[in-house]
Amino acid sequence: MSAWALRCRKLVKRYGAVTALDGLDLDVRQGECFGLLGPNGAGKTTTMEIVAGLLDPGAGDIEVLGGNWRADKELRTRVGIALQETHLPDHLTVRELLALFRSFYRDGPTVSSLIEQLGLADKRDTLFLNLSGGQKQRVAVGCALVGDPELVLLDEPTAGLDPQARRRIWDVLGKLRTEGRTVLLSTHHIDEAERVCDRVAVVDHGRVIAVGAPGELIARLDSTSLVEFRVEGVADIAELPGVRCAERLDADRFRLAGSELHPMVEALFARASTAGFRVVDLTTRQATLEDVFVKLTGRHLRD
Ligand SMILES: Nc1ncnc2c1ncn2[C@@H]1O[C@H](COP(=O)(O)OP(=O)(O)OP(=O)(O)O)[C@@H](O)[C@H]1O
Repeated sequence: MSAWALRCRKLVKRYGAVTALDGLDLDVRQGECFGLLGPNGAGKTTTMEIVAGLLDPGAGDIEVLGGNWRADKELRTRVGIALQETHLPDHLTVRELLALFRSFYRDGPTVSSLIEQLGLADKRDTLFLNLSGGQKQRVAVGCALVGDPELVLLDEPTAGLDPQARRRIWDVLGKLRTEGRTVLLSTHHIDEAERVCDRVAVVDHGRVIAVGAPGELIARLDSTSLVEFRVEGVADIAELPGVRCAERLDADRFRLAGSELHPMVEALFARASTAGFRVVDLTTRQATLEDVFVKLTGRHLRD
């Protein structure tokens, strides 16, 4: 069996004058949870739809579970898909809905085990119409799992959900990982990519601009520790020991970046004593994939 669940080479997709994908490459290993992280319009949904065999790329090559959509008729049974907006019948209960989708496949889990796995046991007899957004999303993920897929494609599975509902979806993703399934998910949530993905491709303008484990991508930054604070008085933060980069964010707000927090904070307070300014509202944080995106593009993911 190939080590790769998915390989894409130089995918190009144009919609009239808009280039949605501009030579996108992707290699997803068997059994990993792989994230496509990028801002709105980066090309994540287009990639998902091409990988799902729902859209033809204008150019490029794609191999899904060692086969391709044109030649391999069995592929449909090995890939589960939950697209961003799933319209499911409102007047079926959770159990009826999953049973309907389950009936399309020869092999797969029982409906009751699926309901357990999705954490929807207390909603099994509730109409889809009466579920919360997060519960509906879990049913949509359940529909992707009815055929016991090797590869699960989830396009923004937590879009628009509150933090608790997002965590419930992450629990389901955790189970898929322990079952050894390959998951490709798209997201523009940094915390989601960092928390649930083994590896991430950062996508921008239809291209992969970085790929690796979230921790690896962050570790490639020059500065992984950040200190932000306000100053009362005249700030002098030039050439502080341990600081790689010092920036003024506002009139009285500053940010220091370096590889370790402790020496930066110590040097800042020592300087404040000698230069006679006060440091207030100090916060520290570790770099995130957002900082990786800013470093690579000069923009924020949410811009
Ligand atoms: N059917 C279409 N017709 C015309 N342009 C399209 C179509 N689908 C997507 N696009 C354009 O292609 C680009 C990529 O869109 P895509 O939906 O793949 O991005 P995305 O990363 O999934 O964004 P989001 O996070 O907002 O869902 C965007 O500029 C979008 O406007």
